Amino acid sequence: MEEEKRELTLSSDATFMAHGKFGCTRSHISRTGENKNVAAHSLSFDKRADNSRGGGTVIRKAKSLSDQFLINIDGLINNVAGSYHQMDSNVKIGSSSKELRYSLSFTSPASLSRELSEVLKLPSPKCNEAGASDVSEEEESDSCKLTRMHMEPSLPIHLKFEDVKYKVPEKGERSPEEGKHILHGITGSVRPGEILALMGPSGGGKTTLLNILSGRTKFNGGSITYNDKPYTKSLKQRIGYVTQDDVVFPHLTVKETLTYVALLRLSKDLSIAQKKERVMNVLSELCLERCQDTAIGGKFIRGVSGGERKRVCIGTEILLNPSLLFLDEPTSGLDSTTASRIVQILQNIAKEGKTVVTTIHQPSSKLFNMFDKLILLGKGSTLYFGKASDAMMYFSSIGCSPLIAMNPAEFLIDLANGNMFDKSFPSELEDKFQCGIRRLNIKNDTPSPIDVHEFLVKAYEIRLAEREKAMLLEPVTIRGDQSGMMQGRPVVRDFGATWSQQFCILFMRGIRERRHEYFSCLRVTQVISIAIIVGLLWWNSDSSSLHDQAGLLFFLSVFWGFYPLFTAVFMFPQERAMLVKERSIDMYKLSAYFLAKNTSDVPMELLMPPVFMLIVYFMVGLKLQFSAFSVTVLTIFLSVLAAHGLGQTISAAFLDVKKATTLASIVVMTFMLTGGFFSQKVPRFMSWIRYLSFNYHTYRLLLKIQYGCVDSTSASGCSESHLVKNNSETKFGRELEVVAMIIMIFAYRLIAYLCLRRMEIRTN
Ligand SMILES: Nc1ncnc2c1ncn2[C@@H]1O[C@H](COP(=O)(O)OP(=O)(O)OP(=O)(O)O)[C@@H](O)[C@H]1O
Repeated sequence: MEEEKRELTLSSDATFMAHGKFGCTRSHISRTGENKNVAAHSLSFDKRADNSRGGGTVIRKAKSLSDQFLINIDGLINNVAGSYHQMDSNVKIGSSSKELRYSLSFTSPASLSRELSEVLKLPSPKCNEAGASDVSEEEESDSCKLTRMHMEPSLPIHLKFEDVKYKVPEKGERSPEEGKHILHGITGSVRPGEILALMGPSGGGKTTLLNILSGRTKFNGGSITYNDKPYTKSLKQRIGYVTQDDVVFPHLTVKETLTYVALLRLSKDLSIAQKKERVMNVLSELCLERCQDTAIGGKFIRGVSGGERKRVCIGTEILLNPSLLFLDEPTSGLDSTTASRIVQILQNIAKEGKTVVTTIHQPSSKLFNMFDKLILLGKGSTLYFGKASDAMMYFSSIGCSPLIAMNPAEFLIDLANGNMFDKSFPSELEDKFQCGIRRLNIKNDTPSPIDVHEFLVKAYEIRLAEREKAMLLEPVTIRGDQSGMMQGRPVVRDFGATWSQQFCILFMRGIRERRHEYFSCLRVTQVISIAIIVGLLWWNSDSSSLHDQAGLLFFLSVFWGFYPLFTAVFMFPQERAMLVKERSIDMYKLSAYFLAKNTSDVPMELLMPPVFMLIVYFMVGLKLQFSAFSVTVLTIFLSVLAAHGLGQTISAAFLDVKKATTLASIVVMTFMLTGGFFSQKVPRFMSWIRYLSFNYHTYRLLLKIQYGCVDSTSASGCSESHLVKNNSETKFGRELEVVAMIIMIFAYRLIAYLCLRRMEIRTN
């Protein structure tokens, strides 16, 4: 049959190499607009292949020369591979690489480095004019195009790490020698202007390595240097870290989020107007202008999209112009277009001379080619470190290639998982498999994952590890004026705002973040409904039914004790992640945060009691005097403040909602039972608890306000009741209760503050 050849122009980033029936020729095309020579590959293939897939075109877009780069490589590969399978069903999957009649690999020979070729003893690539990956033509989901960033120059940081080990103690093990090894000596480096991707299966150690490199976690062995100097605290300000979970306030808008970060973190030397201008620049650089006034959103409220939220998180870091940016799975959960937008942002950041390190799960082939360097981790060991574009060629050189069309990232993750299904494997592995001396994966007729892992680790150590270690010895040169920044100079905490400015900013942020909660319809309806029910239950009760009225007063002390207590219990656990993150980067002083939190939350706590009391007081027929009403409301205020303080203490002590609510319910019951209404004859050894109970003090105050029983000899009718008698046995007026409540208000808060300080020490 006469062979009809069709030429397809492929992106230089992903080259399809077919050996065997497919012929492969190369040509160069000049990229319009950027004068970049890009190695393109003209793939000729048998017409049967084309026919077998019904002649469907694999080129999705090719309107102009520049559009020729928009070929969907995955689609193309799938189509061609599909054709191949129909055409030739004799492929021996699982046979040794020598026997393979056909193998596929996706790499960029054009960009394959000469050094690697030499190390691997492969023929040197003829084309070395690889174009940098380019996604400028990516399909944008909105009209905004990501533009090049305009970041101020910062100290370029060359990060090197050699033989980094990490282990964690296992339960019951006391010796420091013992423990579970998480990282087994990882080596690598990344220069300013480069993106290093950490890839590997779940649990491979990516996040652990990222945390260690960013100075967040201490490691157990090896060395990490930043421009050939070890980590110092002064580096903290040069490092940005975007966590996997988006740590943001859901009720703040995008612009508010960035503005508060800018006000708190940007240098004191900048004016507020300049800080706001910086926010606007970041908003436009990250294409967030359109949603700048939308709430971020969270689990329970709708907000911006996942990709936008991730960009906000990146924005909060790049506002500070970091030299080193770490990102933990910035693309997880995002569709491919949004993910490539995020990676394009990372490329733009790297182009500004920053060093970018990111973990990534399973990028598309397009994304994969956007990374400069790659570390493939498997069970805490390095399976590959080098140029991302060389990875496929390296694995091909050790005998591991995909037998069917496969995204390179998918192939690499499969390898790291030890899954050799649909992949060729070298004779060493095959021997083990055939002789049956090692574990077999009977189901798939492939070597076992353990054998594959051992083989890959050994192959890396033999072929690449020594070379990479040798390269780390090359000294880094930095400009003289910047070298001082890396010395171990005494660290002066540089807060972006003064203490009073921090307080004001955090106060405003607290009000904006929590206003929805305090003014929510549900909360207002709840309080008003309870007020009306209480009013109806005690409707027009008079002092002749003293027991009833005492019950009402006790209920008031209980309700306005426990309601604010349970509100406060959620206070710090809810903000824990944010607090840890912001404190770890010295964004503000803890005292400023704590005071701002109290001053922003407490006034809102005091809004509802007067409304409640207005309804109840006149419905139930308590003393109809303005002074009595006012003092009753003030008493309730004291109760609210003391209970809120106790709630803060419990909240700060545990920083965990479950534990805090459990303890709070025990405390609530104890205080209620010792409050003086249910039990009057409490055994002496237990009676001291009542003095800690704000219920007890509030109840006594309310009784005194209503019945004037300042001492037991008072004959205003109240002495008839044993309830009141037992609660008015003191010689003092209301002073004792008031003083006790004021002490509680401050003491509980002081304990809460100290608990938060302790947390800070633990997380350091
Ligand atoms: N403090 C710790 N105590 C016990 N095990 C730990 C600790 N930190 C990490 N590990 C273990 O180390 C391994 C690597 O964890 P790590 O979070 O780094 O993986 P990962 O590659 O980032 O995974 P994923 O992609 O799922 O986030 C996991 O098996 C994890 O359970």
